This record gives sequence, C-alpha cells and structure tokens, in this order.
Amino acid sequence: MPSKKALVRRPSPRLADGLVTHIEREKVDVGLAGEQWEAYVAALRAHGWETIEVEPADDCPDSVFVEDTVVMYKNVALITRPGAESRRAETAGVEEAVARLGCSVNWIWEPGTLDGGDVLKVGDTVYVGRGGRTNAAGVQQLRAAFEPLGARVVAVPVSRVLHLKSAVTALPDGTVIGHIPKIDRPSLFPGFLSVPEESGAHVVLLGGSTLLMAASAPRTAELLTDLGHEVVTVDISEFEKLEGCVTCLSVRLRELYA
Ligand SMILES: NC(=O)NCCC[C@H](N)C(=O)O
Repeated sequence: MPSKKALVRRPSPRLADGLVTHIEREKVDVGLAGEQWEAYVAALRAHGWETIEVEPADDCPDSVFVEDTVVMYKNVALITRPGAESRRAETAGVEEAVARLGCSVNWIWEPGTLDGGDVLKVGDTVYVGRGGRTNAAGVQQLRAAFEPLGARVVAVPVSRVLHLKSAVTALPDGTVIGHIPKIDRPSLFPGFLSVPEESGAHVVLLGGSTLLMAASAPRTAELLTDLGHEVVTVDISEFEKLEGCVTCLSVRLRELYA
C-alpha cells in the first residue's frame, strides 16, 4: 500500500537568523514559530499522515524548511546540494532519515546546486526551477536521476521569487496554480489557474480533495473551496517572514511501500 509518511524537522533555536532574499527582514518570534510548527504537524497527522521527525539541526537556522534538502521520485530520494552554502550541513540528517525508511538514495554533486523548493511534481512531469538556488548543473543532474525512472523533466526560469514552488504548486487534478506577478512564464504550464494572493499559490495535498494552505491567503481559500476542495488552513506567519511556505515544512513520501 502507498505510504502516507511525511518528514518534518523541528525549528532551530537560531531560526530568526534564517536567510531572507526577496523580502525585507522582519523580527521572527521563535516561540510563536514553535507553536505554529506544532500546529502544522498536527494538521498533517489529523489527515492521516504519519510524521517522521528528522534529527534536529540546531546550528542551521533554516533547517525547518526540510523540503529543500531532498526530492522524492518513486522510491528514490535525491539528496540536494542547497544553493545557499549556509544550508549545506542540513542534508546529512535527512539522508540518514530517508535511508532508514528504505529509500534508494542519490545525490546532487558539486558543481550542481538544487533546492527541493524548486521541484514541482505533477504526475510524472517534474518541473524544476532554474533560479537563484538551482543551477544548470543541478537541473541536468535531476534529469539524469529521474528520467530513467519515467519522469519528464521540464526546466522553467525563476527570477521573481526564491523557489519555483514559491510561485506555483498544483491541485490534486494537476491544475497548476500561481499568482501571476510572481511567475516568469505562466504559459509553460498547461491547465493554469491564477490565484489572487501570493501565498495562495502554495498548497500541500493532504489526500483526496483536501488542501493545506496558509491562513494568509483567505481569498484563494475561498476560490478553491468554491471549486469543491476542502481547505485546511494553518497560520505560518513566522516562517513566511523567512520566505517559507506550507510546502517547505514537510516532505511527503507517497510512494514508499513498507
Ligand atoms: N522551499 C521553500 O520554500 N523553502 C523556504 C526556504 C526559506 C529559507 N529562509 C531560505 O532562504 O532558504
């Protein structure tokens, strides 16, 4: 049976020192961030996900954004080489966690860089953002890792936001959603739906037609509810101050057979 396991990683006490690239730095309340993280994990669990905590990386301020360190395709875990040097130490603990779960492990190697936030899977199509964190060598290595497994890898330019998935994610039916001003080339996505808020572009698929979204996108939540989705919201304001979104706080392992 397909698994419903999700990797998560407890925020570092140094979270407030996390990287900020495209927005103004705002003071992060680390205590509140801890509570928001617990509520996020509880929402995954409430929808049938077994959450697996990766060993905390307290010295790495951005380690809570676990999605950036590994990309899953079928049972292969591709350990990334994050574009920001300060994040490279995050991958060791994640590698250990996925190996323990029985994944086949592969790696992005120097000179490649790739952040998991730049990878959006829609069925067997794997969109990869070529932007500030993922370079051309990273795209080539991703292609070499996943195309033999049946993936169609499509590279897309990303210049207006941190990661591809800061700009677009996909609904359960494969429709790609995004906030137009933040997308370099919306026409690259067949079946595209524009949403009214930047953070409305981020959905985590919880199963069936249920979507997890940030509380900061009420108009998009209304739009998606009106299209027949069940929307669950969580307040992630402290992670948003560091350019984080609902997607980057977990890695869903949907195709593990245990
Ligand atoms: N996949 C994601 O959206 N990751 C967010 C990473 C935020 C972190 N402050 C960073 O700049 O790397």
